[in-house]
Amino acid sequence: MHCMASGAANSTMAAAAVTRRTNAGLLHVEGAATNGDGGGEGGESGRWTPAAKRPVVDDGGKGDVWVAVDEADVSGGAAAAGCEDGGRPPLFRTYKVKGSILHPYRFLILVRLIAIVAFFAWRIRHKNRDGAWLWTFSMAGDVWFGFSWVLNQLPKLNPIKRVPDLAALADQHGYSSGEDNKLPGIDVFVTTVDPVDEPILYTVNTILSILAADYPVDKYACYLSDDGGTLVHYEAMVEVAKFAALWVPFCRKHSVEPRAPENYFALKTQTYKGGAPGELMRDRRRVRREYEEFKVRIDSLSTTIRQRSDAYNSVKNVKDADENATWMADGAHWPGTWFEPADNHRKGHHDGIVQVLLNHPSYEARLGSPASVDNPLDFSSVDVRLPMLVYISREKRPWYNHQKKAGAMNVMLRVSARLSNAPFVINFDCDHYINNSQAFRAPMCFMLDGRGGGDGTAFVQFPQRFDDVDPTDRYANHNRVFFDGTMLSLNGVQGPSYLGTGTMFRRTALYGVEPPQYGAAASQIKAMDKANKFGSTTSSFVSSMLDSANQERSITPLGTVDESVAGDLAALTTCAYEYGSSWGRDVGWVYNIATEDVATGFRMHRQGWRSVYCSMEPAAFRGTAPINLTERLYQILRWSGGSLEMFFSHSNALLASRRLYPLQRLAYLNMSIYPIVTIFILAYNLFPVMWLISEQYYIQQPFGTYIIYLIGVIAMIHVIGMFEVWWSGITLLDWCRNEQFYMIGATGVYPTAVLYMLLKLVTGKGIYFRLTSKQTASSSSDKFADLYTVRWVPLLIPTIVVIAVNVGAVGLAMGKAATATGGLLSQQAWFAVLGMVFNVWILVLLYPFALGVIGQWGKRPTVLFVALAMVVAGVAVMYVAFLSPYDQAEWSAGVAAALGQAGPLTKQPSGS
Ligand SMILES: O=c1ccn([C@@H]2O[C@H](COP(=O)(O)OP(=O)(O)O[C@H]3O[C@H](CO)[C@@H](O)[C@H](O)[C@H]3O)[C@@H](O)[C@H]2O)c(=O)[nH]1
Ligand SMILES: [Mn+2]
Repeated sequence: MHCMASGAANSTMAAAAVTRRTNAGLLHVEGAATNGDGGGEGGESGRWTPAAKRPVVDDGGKGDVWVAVDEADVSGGAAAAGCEDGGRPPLFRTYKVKGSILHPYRFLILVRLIAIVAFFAWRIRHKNRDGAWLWTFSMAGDVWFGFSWVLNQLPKLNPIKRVPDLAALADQHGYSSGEDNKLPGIDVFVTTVDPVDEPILYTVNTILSILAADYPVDKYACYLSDDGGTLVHYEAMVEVAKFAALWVPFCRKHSVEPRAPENYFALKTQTYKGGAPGELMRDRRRVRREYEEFKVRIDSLSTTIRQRSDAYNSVKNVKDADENATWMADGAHWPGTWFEPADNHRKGHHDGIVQVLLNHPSYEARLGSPASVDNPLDFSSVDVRLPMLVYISREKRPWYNHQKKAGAMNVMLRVSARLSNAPFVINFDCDHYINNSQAFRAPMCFMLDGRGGGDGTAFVQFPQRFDDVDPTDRYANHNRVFFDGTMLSLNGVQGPSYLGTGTMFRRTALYGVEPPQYGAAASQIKAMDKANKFGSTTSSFVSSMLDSANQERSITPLGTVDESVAGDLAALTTCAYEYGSSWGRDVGWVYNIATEDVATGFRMHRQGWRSVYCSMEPAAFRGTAPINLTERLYQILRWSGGSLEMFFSHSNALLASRRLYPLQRLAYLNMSIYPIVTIFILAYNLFPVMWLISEQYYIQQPFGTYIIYLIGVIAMIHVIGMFEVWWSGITLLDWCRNEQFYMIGATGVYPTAVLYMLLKLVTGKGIYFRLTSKQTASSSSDKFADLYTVRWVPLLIPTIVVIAVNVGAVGLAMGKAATATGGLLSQQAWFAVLGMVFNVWILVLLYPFALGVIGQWGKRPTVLFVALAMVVAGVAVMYVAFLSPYDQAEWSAGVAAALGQAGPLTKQPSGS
């Protein structure tokens, strides 16, 4: 029991080891101050309400936490008070945490550092004579906890917030489309795999939100990569292109927000902008009707295609080998996968496809037509052009390792280079739609900022925000501690890590080029090409790379897709293209790792690039998150497994050159080894079992002093945590959820990840990670049905065992306290109660997990408490009946009896 006490305590020390996405989160504070909708929590925050007149960008300056940094300091004193380039105002403002919060925060970190050193020194001076192995193990554990705390804490010393200034961008780079618009081009990438696992409605919404974004329509192009190669996706895009002709002008005419139709029509409150609200209501009603019809067409695509194919197949020569072909609307065989898999037309085995669905628009604005009988919407003053839209499905062959998302991204990078070749690239997952139409402009403020260094920025990362998370965010899906705490801290070092979605890149950085201070991009590209790093390059591809180094560049208008273009595209999407090249290592997204995102961002930081964290209000993007316990655990299994893989790869932070900032290196090291701590956490959590075997184990003596030290270092970690809650602006609930989910991960997922990693090291076989399944939106009446669904997998077992052990331990502690010689005030009773406090603490942390595994019962958790009380009482009674007083023979008999009925028990150590 005593041992248990320290176990819990120490794991709490580690619990603050805030690591990649093991954390939770809430609503954005900064924004709350500026646009009247700060209210709601979780899912609803950052949505549009009538109060938000114009997309408001997070104004970090307001509030009582962040203070503006003198811009002259930021630019190394070179610029006169924030102006350079002939008085051009800067495109973003920088804020730091004000001194009255920052200084005590840093001071506490220092004090705790001293405290843990003193603690270790004391432990070494008071080495246990009996149970030395336990002492050694726990010492190793504590040293590891301390070390990971340092890795986690030091990069947080200097949180920085940077706020884009969209007005300044508009002044300098032309706002209105048409005349003198100097905004650069952007290629937008979206990835999807399967129209069922990733409901196609999400993808459709995402694409529509991109097409309707507030960015010069001739300056960006949208690419969808479909790794499933299904005709359903392709035809959905055909439908999208048609519906966009209505949706996009409608969005422009009334400046609606957000521009993803599903989310727009789901809004309860409406924004009244522009002219007559009456006209908006009329138009809206019409568009909504069209949208409902559009959705019906999308939903029935799979049936439509099947029926069409059946019809064709029955007419055509049935003896033909292609008797089960899937047919396109124009009467041709679909080159991708077929409903009835056939050679060269099944999953993982089909040709590459590139289809331009909407070509690059003209440079001249084109106004729509006035209202008429067939078209009741008046678009006569609205530009009705649509941006370019391209469907891609790369070639797939069974003998080739496709590298999942990373492979898909690299193909998109090449295809887009040939078709539009924008100097900037922004990517998101199919379930992340644009929630703020300014989302493409904001990152430009960082990329184009004139103060030396804008061009040293490789990527701009937006936080991930999620819809449809249960209101109490049971499994810490919002991850605010990570997004608003850890990422803002890194923003003050070299920049946030790349998080896979909602990220704008400088194209040359993706090609593996080093930042400008280490040589001109053009000469680097030439040298890399000579070294054959880009693969079997066509010369046009290399020249496109040279072009894309110009950050002022727009996009290449694509004429017709003639034979030479088609030939290039075919070559760029093949598996063979990358053979013998550096794709997946020095070029493009990084391969052979479950978390390609962190590794890819790491390569850039390692080369000396910087990155910027950009949060907007309302949130730039919103996505979906897994609210089912099993799905969520699988997701963090992939993240934690990927982290470990990173450590055992060429992306190990210790191997990076000196261009990686020291604190950034610590942060990456932390990000890649955090799951290891689980070995100690799990051991501590399971220690009570040991008291069955022997009674003499002590972690540390004298026990009283030990407890005081522990309480001290644990309390400090929480006080420091409160400072972080303060400056990051998250809520206490976010913070608590984060602590809880950390413990849940540490008891089941991280040990599994460590095992996987060991297996990989031994067998050389990579880790298989599955796609995170998306909630099936709108299908069920209960929005949060997934929360109450239990999917049993072995991954759940370790945590269940930990819960059982700790519940048993609480019962025992009660039994002990009740039977203590000398009554309730004796030291024996006191220790028992102390131990119990920590067991209870573990149980509180694991509570969301317990709710998860009881499924539907979780809606009325009283059941859980009744069951808990009964088990605890049962164990306590059994202790009193069999184990006390301490007669050894009786004790053994008691253990035998208890083991038969109630699981693990502990025995009061003698002589305490
Ligand atoms: O073979 C594949 C597998 C996945 N994807 C796409 O990759 C994206 C992310 O996959 P998902 O399973 O949804 O992963 P999440 O756990 O939701 O993703 C988070 O974590 C990933 C890294 O582990 C990042 O790549 C993601 O951007 C980030 O949102 C989705 O758009 C998929 O369509 C592909 O294109 N091809
Ligand atoms: Mn996802």
